[in-house]
Amino acid sequence: MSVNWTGDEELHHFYEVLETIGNGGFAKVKLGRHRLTGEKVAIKIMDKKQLGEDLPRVKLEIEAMKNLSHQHVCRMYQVIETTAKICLVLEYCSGGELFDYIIAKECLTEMETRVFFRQIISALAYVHSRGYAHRDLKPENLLIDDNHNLKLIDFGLCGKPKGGMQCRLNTCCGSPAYAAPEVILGKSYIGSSADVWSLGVVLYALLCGYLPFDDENCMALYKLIEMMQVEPQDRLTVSELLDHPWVTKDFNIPVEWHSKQQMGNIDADCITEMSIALKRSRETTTQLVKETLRFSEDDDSTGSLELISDNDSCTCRTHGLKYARLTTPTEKNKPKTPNGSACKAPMEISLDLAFSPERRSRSLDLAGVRDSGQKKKAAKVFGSLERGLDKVIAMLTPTKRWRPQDGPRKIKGQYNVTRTSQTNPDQVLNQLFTILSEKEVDFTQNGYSLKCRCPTSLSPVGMVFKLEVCLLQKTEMVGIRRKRLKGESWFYRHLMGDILASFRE
Ligand SMILES: Nc1ncnc2c1ncn2[C@@H]1O[C@H](COP(=O)(O)OP(=O)(O)OP(=O)(O)O)[C@@H](O)[C@H]1O
Repeated sequence: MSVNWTGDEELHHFYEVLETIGNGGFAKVKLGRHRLTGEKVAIKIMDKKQLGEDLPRVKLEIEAMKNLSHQHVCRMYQVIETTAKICLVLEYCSGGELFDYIIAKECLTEMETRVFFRQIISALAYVHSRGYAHRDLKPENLLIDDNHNLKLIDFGLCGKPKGGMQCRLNTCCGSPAYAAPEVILGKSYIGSSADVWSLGVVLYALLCGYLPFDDENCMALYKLIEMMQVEPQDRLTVSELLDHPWVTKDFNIPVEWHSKQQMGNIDADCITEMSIALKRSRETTTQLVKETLRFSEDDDSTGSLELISDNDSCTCRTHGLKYARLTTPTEKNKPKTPNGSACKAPMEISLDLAFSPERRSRSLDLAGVRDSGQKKKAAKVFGSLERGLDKVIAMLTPTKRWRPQDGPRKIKGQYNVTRTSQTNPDQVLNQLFTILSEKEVDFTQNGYSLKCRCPTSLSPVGMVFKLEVCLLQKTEMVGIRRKRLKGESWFYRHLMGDILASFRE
């Protein structure tokens, strides 16, 4: 017997939706917990209305992610469509963005860079082997997981040339600082070569801690990076990179780029948990999963696959989704026993979007701002109104300099935490108030946590970040934890440098 849930019910039935962990130009990303297994997931939530003309970008992202399964590519577990929203349930990467990691460490050692770089080229070689060019490779789109491994995210701008990777692409897209010259010049280009250029910029940022083109002295190093040759045909290819002497130094073996996660691989832990939830033997459950996989491989349409059970029956239903990524998120160490109501093992949920051919072929702006002019204008007006309102609220709120009743959180010193030489959290909080006011950064306070917004005069695209005063475990010294929620990464880097400079030990 199947259950006809709405997307909202579906989402909340399977997942506990927790705090926001990231914001992109198109999405809000929330931490989620799979109710059955306890596994943490990232839920990328996009508002259909707000997406407007960018809806095809989401379709592209879903299509790509369902065709990719690799140890260094973020996995997509499920797609849930609600009336107003599209939610992608993704593998959770707890370590944050590689970008924040670089700026926290200022730059990485050659050896650490090599370890990360090998993972990036492994992911990229795999993505190219599946016929996709990523086209938005940058440290903000590389996340760090629990095991300190990188995962590539954000396939919304990827391209899949119809005739294969040697065919040229025309869409001018990506992030200007990382885009290859031929892309910037609006020429047709080979997607994999354009990715190699971006790879060069990423390598540069890893080693130096800042972007090329910022400083004249950097040009010498930049010229030495063989990936950043202006002429695409002079550039190294990803396959040449895999066994390049710099890449293999100290490893003595070329990068292994083949996927260690087979497409449609049936996870044993997953079968165990599903068979408990479905009240079926492992054999029956495996059989059901295999049947559904076979079905979905034959089918080319989008749709979904579900295994549904109530207490009396168990049905295997598919909406024809080709991507049978049969991995219900599993908690590796300690699976939770499902409660009585959690009898439906989630797989893919149907996504039936109508995309007009005109929309499909529309190119995205290179300018990095993907909004239409009208939208930008509206955002500006709303931005200034909102800021004005924030200021009034700030002035009228006497709690601003209150001593919060609950003490600060105790946390481990992580790369996104600046250690101070102080032991009094209230003093640090007050010092932060002063600095933020001096810099005209608006903020709202919640205990020891400040949600900050930059004036549009400083950061036209809007910069939102969190600062939290906390106590560092063991030492009891005060730390300031930072998190970028929205806005341009390199601007954020400079701003954090300014705000936190006076606190550093
Ligand atoms: N799987 C994940 N695990 C943890 N955090 C994530 C995950 N996916 C995304 N995030 C966080 O959310 C942010 C926004 O996600 P993402 O880049 O996918 O959104 P977007 O709207 O497509 O962004 P953009 O404007 O760059 O295109 C990321 O930069 C990251 O900080």
